[in-house]
Amino acid sequence: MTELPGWLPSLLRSLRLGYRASPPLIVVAFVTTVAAAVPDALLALAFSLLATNIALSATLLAVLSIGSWLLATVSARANRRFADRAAIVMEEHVARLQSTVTTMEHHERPEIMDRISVLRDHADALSELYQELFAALGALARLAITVGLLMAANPWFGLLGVVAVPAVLVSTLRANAERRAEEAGAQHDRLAKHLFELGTTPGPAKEIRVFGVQNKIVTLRREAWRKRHRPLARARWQTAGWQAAAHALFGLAFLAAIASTVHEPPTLLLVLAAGGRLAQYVANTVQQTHFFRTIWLDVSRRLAWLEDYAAAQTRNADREPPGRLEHGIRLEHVTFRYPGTDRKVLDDVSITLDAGTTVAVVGENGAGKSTLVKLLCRLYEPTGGRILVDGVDLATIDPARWRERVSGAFQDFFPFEYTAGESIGIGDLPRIDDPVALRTAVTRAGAGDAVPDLARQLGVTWANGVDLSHGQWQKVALARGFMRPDPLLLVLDEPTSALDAATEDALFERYADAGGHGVTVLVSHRLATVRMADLILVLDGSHLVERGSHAELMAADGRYARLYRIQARAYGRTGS
Ligand SMILES: Nc1ncnc2c1ncn2[C@@H]1O[C@H](COP(=O)(O)OP(=O)(O)OP(=O)(O)O)[C@@H](O)[C@H]1O
Repeated sequence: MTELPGWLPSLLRSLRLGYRASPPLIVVAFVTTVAAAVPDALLALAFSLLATNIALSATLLAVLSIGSWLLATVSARANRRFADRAAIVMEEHVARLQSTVTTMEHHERPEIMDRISVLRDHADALSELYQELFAALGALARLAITVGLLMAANPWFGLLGVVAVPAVLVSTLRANAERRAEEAGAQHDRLAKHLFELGTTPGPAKEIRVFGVQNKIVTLRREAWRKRHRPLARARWQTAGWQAAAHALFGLAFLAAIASTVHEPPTLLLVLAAGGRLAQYVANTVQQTHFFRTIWLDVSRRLAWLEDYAAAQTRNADREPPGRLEHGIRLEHVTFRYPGTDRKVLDDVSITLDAGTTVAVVGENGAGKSTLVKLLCRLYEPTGGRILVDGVDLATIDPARWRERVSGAFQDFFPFEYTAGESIGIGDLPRIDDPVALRTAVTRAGAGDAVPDLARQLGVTWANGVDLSHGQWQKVALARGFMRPDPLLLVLDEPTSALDAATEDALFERYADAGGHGVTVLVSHRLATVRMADLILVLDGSHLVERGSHAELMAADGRYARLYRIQARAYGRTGS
């Protein structure tokens, strides 16, 4: 996996993003936050004048206090308003980036998930990045002005600034150590959150109760939290130890400076006021830069990495998909291994799927059927060979445009708990409100009994929501898959596994009669259903072992024919 981009370019990119959210507000927030440091730091000078000119000192103290208060008030409001606007932009940006990553790799590779999970956890607060940066700059400005005042009184007092350096260094170096500890524990963090969801959401509730694993889940979750927090806590304690030592060093130097000025009241006042504030400013600067570096700079680098990662996947992929499939989709020596694994799930598969045909893919569990479907949808790239759409390499076609021309229903469909019409209509967003399109899709999917009323809210957790059976949810998913008119590729990956055999038969007969110009890929374990397909592909242990129509495969009397006869006997059909 690539390294995170450098901190400076990442920060500049984040700043550009924030600037686009609201140019005037970010400028006002920046200027007022840094400017507020000036009158605040100069208060020490006004204070030291007490020894020589009380009237001037009092006037300056009043003017600087009011100026400091005014700027701080404007800065707080500007930062708040800006953060509110930036929050929307940032959250949208992170969500869009994640969903536009064209492949599924980032949902399945642990090291990428860990990198993204830290970013996602802080995405809602990413807008704070700017005010933290401005506050850190303000703290630095206070520190610089105060050191300047002290050196003007006696250049040796500049050493007070030097002995403050270890504290800043500790904060910088320890920030990296804490970040590493956080990333190392990210997978335990994900596991703990997953277990929490497992124990508190309705989906798994039934099995958890039946198998009596509640206590086991609680124990596992506690263990995951412990594994996540122990190294982080250790790193934080070490940071605290180093910081205490660095601050003690500064305290000793400050005491020495006071002792050396006891006989010069104006200088003593300056050292007391400026030096005392220096300690506070060093602590603020350390805290601000530490916080900024541990969280915000790191999040900013992750964001830049995610932007690059998403962009890299669409580089050189800007061709349009064909308006209509003329020839078909050809797989040429397609080989595939899942990211991070060595095993070939598909090995040297070559086949042409003709335009306007239905292709069934059969094979035992784990043979690679769904993987083939995922490659056709471009959820993964083949690790060897290529897929050609009317002769054009799919890898060069804009993935978003390709997906607009793909439709489908999957065995692991998601029950979108919207109204029935919306849950189906998201299959073709431009026509989500088109009653004719919705009704046509419902009819094609045979889902009329599942959704008699398109305005009906689905999901019992919503007001007036109805729950559907698993099979009914699957019909909704199927109707969603039938929303797009004439897709170039329609994938039906065991879309009827929860339906009875008669319903499935009727569905596919109706579907085959409708025709179309694209390719339909159907994955099913029921061979009686797939026999109507124009072409049947038999996968076995990552290889394409048989291909042909039902009649041809039966005549060949190979694996397909054997399986077909076994199923036919079980269902009481006669093989032919
Ligand atoms: N995300 C993944 N990462 C690693 N390996 C995977 C992943 N998804 C699937 N596999 C492996 O790839 C192989 C093929 O899986 P695939 O889902 O394509 O099989 P299938 O033929 O559709 O099986 P089934 O009939 O059970 O749905 C299996 O051995 C599976 O363990």
